[in-house]
Amino acid sequence: MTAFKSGDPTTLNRLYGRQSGHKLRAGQQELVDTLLPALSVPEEGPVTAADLFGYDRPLHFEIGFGSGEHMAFRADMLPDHGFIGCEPFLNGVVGALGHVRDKALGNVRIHMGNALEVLSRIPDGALSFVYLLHPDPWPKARHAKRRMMNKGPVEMIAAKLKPGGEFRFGTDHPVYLRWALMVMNGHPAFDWLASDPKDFLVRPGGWPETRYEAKARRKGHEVWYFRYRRRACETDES
Ligand SMILES: C[S@@+](CC[C@H](N)C(=O)[O-])C[C@H]1O[C@@H](n2cnc3c(N)ncnc32)[C@H](O)[C@@H]1O
Repeated sequence: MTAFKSGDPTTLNRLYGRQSGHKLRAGQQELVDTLLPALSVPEEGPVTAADLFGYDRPLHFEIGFGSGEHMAFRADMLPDHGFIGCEPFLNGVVGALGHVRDKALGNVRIHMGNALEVLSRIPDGALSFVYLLHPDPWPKARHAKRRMMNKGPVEMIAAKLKPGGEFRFGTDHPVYLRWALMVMNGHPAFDWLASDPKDFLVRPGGWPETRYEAKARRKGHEVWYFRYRRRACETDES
């Protein structure tokens, strides 16, 4: 199934690509029927750490978690933090639910759908980390407006991160790499945490390989890793 909503680069209402794949097995369907409702982000209203997890705590947000291996790894590593993961692809959500069950994670909440819908309901300055790992590349120029890394989403990510918070982005796609550099270089809200090439050629610690990244490596692709720190003040050039 393909969902398409038209839009320009500032549009936040973007959801492209498939939302379901192969038919679920009985055990997978049971995860969707029982665990997903228990972990789902409420459909309406502000989204806060206190509401989701019972008390305030550092909040992490992953856009398009695929099968959820990165989110599960981070959530397992940081049990006192809260993780919100968004992914419209049902079979990916099932993968994440499996990780949550297997690792007995109590600090993960899931939205099966457009990440930007939930992100917009998080109070400004509330997030410690935002992850965008291997977003769909949409390499054709005429599809550039579909890329997640565009003015609208990036401005929203900047608004939702707290000063000193981190935006992590990874890609193996040369077109997306150039595009991302264009969007992010000189962005007034972010400092690129890189001092030499190995900073973006070598996967940083605490950043596990995602399924998509493993596939890219098998194909012999280079992978690039980016860490951006949210500035205290957008106009602060220092
Ligand atoms: C290439 S996959 C990468 C998945 C995963 N991050 C990884 O590295 O393995 C991109 C993912 O982004 C998801 N996606 C696309 N648009 C999205 C949106 N608006 N909100 C949340 N996820 C989205 C897709 O469903 C897909 O699973």
